[in-house]
Amino acid sequence: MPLPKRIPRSGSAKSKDASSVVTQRILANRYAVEKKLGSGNFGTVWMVKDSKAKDEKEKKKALKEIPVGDMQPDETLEASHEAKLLRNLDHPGIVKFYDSFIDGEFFCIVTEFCDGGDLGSKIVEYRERSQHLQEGQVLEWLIQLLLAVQYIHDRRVLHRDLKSNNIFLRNNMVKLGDFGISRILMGTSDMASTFVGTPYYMSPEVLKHEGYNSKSDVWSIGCILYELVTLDHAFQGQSLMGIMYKIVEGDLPPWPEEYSNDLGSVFTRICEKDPAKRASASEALKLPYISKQMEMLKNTMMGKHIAKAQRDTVNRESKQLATALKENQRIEEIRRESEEQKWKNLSPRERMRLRKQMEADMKAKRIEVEMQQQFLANKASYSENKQHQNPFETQLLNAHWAKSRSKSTGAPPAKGSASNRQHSQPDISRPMTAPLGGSYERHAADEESDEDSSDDDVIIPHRHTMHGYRDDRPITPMQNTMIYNPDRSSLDFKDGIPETPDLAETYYSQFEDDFEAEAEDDGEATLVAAEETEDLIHYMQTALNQADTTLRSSTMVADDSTLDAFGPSVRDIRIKNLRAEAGRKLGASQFEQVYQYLKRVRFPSVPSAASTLNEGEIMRGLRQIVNNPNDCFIVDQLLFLEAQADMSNKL
Ligand SMILES: Nc1ncnc2c1ncn2[C@@H]1O[C@H](COP(=O)(O)OP(=O)(O)OP(=O)(O)O)[C@@H](O)[C@H]1O
Repeated sequence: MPLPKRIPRSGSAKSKDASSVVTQRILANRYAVEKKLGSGNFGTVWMVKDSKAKDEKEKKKALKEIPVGDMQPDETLEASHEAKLLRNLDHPGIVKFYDSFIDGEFFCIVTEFCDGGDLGSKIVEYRERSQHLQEGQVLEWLIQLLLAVQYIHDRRVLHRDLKSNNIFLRNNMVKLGDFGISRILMGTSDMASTFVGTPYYMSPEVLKHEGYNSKSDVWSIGCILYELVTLDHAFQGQSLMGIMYKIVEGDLPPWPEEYSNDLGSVFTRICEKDPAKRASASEALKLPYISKQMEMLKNTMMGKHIAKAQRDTVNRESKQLATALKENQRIEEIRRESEEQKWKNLSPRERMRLRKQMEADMKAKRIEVEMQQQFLANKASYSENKQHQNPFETQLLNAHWAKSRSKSTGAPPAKGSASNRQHSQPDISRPMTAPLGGSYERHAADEESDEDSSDDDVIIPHRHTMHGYRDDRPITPMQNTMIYNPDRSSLDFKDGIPETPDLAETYYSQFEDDFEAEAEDDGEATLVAAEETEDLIHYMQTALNQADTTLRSSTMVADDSTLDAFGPSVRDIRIKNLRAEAGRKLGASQFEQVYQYLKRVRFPSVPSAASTLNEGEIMRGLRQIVNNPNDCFIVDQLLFLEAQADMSNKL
């Protein structure tokens, strides 16, 4: 959508180059427009720098400008109200909503900037490179999506427009974005959005006009899951109607054999045609395959997170040590300079004695430095080893996690976390210290819990690592099928995230290549990633702890309509209502023209040129009858229901 020319505002920043006076656009006195990210059906999105951001990591933001033309302020009230609701959503899997305001003829929405772009574009990239996504990666994103959807449903919020283009990536975490404000402003319904977009993600109940509910969001997640594994849409057809029929009447598409049947069953559960039988987001998270993978993902993330925190500490300490050494050196130089003066005045015997004494001092200093360096190296190797933990160590990790989290956030350890649980296994939460360069053994006395143990204490697993430490851990059997596919020249982890630590490491390193390189490697990105990882782990832990199997989200959501049996009488009433509504909207004569035109092109009695028109051509045809073809969608729905009624009457 072309952006109208803007008059530079007062306070606009100017380029330093006077020869090319470029005026930077600043909105709401704080958002400096940096670059265009793209345009969609409803407006244009810009990357902006927020001069009033609370901290560095929130400086970059995305600003969407939606033209509202001559709308009166009260007409944008609903959008402002929606914006207020969205501001309260705070979850690592949801694009943070910061601000909304009206600027001239635009309604502006300010959100978190996602450096990885949207998932739809990522899928297109993969398809164009003829690559596929690893099952582990698909699972990781699916779990993140389900957690985010569970979060909004618990807060009685429905997304209503979940599709891969509305899911964004930041630090390789997926985030739900683009909640329905644009559609509210445009006055378009859920159904009408198919006219400006696509019906690929719309659920059967929505297409059958039975009302949108929380399960409709879950259906869309199922369509996104299918898109992730096939890089194509789950339901396809030659025309809009064709796609709609596939969704409502057709079978689920075949599950690709490259991906596990376990994941295929998850797809079947979240893409049940009948919303009453379809799993809710929280039920999907409790499916055995998902919860097992979530537990592993959580542990791996926790291990990595803690290891990173410890590496940071080691780096900080190394820096402090280097500074202290430099300072020592400088003092030493000053001393030497003054000594040299004295030196000249000494007798040869006195000089000899002093030289010996200085050599002894230097040797002692060297040993001291080496010891400190050895200590830091041990700590670093401990951090590395922590990523290669066995299930027994998970308990320790949980305890360490809960402790470090409550320390850093002041929050109590998550309910059910290791530190809150009664230990049924031997407690390994007591860290062991080891003599420098010595071997590391666990003693009987160490089996007792010690809450006061210092974070600086070190445990070294019993395995011969690259640093030469002994490691007696049993090697766990390989539980993941690993397939090497020469065409793809990469490892396939068919069953998701491998359980064996070494494989898990290999598995993760693949994504590091793929995605971490894309993430900005600055302090800001790292900081955000660390905070979000913490939050995500917390949500995963909470989901895993939720023992209740009661239906929660699906019955709590505000506009969950009770799903009525879609019997003939209900359908007839709906048809009657739609007819009346369309007549009111279009006027009797235009309604008749549109109805006849759409009937001819959608359901030709004999194949004709009209039956091969694509959606763009149909839109052009409608424009010759009405000003706004969007108004005709209701007629499309009417025809769709009438055709359904016709079919069931013939049965
Ligand atoms: N928060 C964001 N961070 C980074 N990029 C974004 C953000 N929001 C949108 N974009 C990018 O801006 C472009 C336009 O997005 P927009 O949401 O307006 O359109 P769309 O999703 O393509 O279509 P639609 O209008 O149907 O939602 C897309 O390329 C999208 O990836």
